[in-house]
Amino acid sequence: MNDMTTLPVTDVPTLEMQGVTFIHRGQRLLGPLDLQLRGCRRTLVMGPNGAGKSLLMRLAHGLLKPTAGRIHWEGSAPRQAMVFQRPVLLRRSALANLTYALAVTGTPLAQRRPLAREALKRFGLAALETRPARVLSGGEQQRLTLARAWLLKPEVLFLDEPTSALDPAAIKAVEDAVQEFHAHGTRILMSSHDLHQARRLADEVLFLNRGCLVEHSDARSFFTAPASREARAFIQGELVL
Ligand SMILES: Nc1ncnc2c1ncn2[C@@H]1O[C@H](COP(=O)(O)OP(=O)(O)OP(=O)(O)O)[C@@H](O)[C@H]1O
Repeated sequence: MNDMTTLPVTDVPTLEMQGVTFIHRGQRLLGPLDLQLRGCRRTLVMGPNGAGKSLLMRLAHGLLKPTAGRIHWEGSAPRQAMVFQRPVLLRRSALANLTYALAVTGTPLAQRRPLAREALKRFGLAALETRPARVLSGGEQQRLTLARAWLLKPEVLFLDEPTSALDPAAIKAVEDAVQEFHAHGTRILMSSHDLHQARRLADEVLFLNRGCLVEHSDARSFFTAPASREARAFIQGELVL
């Protein structure tokens, strides 16, 4: 991938959560949770099904409001983008999905196509620009959502299990893209079930179980000496119930 000088390397604001709780119909699904995420790191959110990984990401990104507690970015809220497990794309061409995103962010008309084409090229989609986005393969669609996120120049990128429906080659393309974002100064917060993926990508790990934050550790210590029984079991491939 070629270099893109328009993405600035920034000091990403710290995200702070205090007593964050999410209750639905009387059932506590997450929290209370205290957390500080500092610096331009790659944080992997791990834990079994239903642990609250997606909830945590959606709360942090502002898609959901906590029932109680406070979510706060130090300084001003950063530019953010989110990539979901199932790509959310418009019923139009790959190129038009990107030019539309640029229009929404107020990019002048004359710049939209060149920028969109550059992003398609960066993510290996140049040959597919006229193809309807919704007929692209799962891996191609996910790369298109990453290309769209790239155009937003996010300071923070949320990825909610972005590779769980993909084959190994497509997973590699997404992981390469994550590294590319990070190399350009974007903070990464990504959920995953995949321990191998977390070992490849993570600087630090948040481990959730049953809506509680059980561990927040550097990746090295999480994988070599997990502090909690639940994380030990998860790493050893046991069923965490
Ligand atoms: N917006 C919502 N409103 C109500 N309940 C929700 C909402 N989002 C998630 N839940 C519930 O909260 C619990 C945690 O869900 P979440 O999707 O965060 O888990 P997860 O750790 O991401 O699981 P998975 O690995 O299966 O994706 C689940 O019981 C889910 O049904």
